[in-house]
Amino acid sequence: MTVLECRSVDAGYSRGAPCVHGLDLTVDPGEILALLGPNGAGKTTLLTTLAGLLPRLGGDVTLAGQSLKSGDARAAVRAGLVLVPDDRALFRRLTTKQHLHLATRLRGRARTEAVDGVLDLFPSLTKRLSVAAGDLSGGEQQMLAIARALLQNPKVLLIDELSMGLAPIVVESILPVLRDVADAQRTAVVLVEQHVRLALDTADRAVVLAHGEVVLEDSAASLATDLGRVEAAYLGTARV
Ligand SMILES: Nc1ncnc2c1ncn2[C@@H]1O[C@H](COP(=O)(O)OP(=O)(O)OP(=O)(O)O)[C@@H](O)[C@H]1O
Repeated sequence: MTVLECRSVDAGYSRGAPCVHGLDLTVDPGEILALLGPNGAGKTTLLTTLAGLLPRLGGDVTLAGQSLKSGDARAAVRAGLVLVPDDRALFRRLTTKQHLHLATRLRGRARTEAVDGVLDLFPSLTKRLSVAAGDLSGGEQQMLAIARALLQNPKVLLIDELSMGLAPIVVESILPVLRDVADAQRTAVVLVEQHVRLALDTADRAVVLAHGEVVLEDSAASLATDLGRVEAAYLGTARV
């Protein structure tokens, strides 16, 4: 069963020159897909387009069988597709608690329970509830961005550059949480990550994008035992 399906998706900033071309991609519930590729490959452009923040230049996207309208970010979130962008998009002056409360439409006891649920995933945030997001560490900010996204009950969570600005040890503490969420809640995760080894250790499957096209796709376990294939895909010498 597939939760996210992209068919012949073109994405980019001008209709005449898409930087992602004819992309086909599927993701299953509970699956973590690592979206890898060199700088400029089109990973951010693709995630931003799927999230409806950029109009799609072509192709179809369905989420749990429902067609997603191009360029409609609210509809994407309502349908269950939530993006954690690479800049994390936090409000510097709002506290951790304010971010979490604003992320859910629930009120009263239901809200407290939902917030407690995500704090169980990231217990270190519990001590930082009254701290402004701008004063959190980079790792705490990333945890907050993910916690906020999870409060929107995504069917598909898109995470761009999880490790941006973070020490590998911090990334290593966040990745198992994503694995748990995928396994326990059947949330699908599309993970853009520069640390190929860390991504492959967590993901079920990986896709390498280069020049806006899929140049390699395989199980993460198989690619982890042959990193030369991933390297060749980055260098543009691989065949799918
Ligand atoms: N706002 C923009 N306007 C025009 N072109 C852009 C814009 N943002 C990115 N691009 C171009 O789109 C192409 C794909 O960039 P994108 O950021 O999606 O790649 P990426 O795989 O996410 O790379 P990185 O890992 O460096 O972020 C690149 O050629 C880039 O220069």
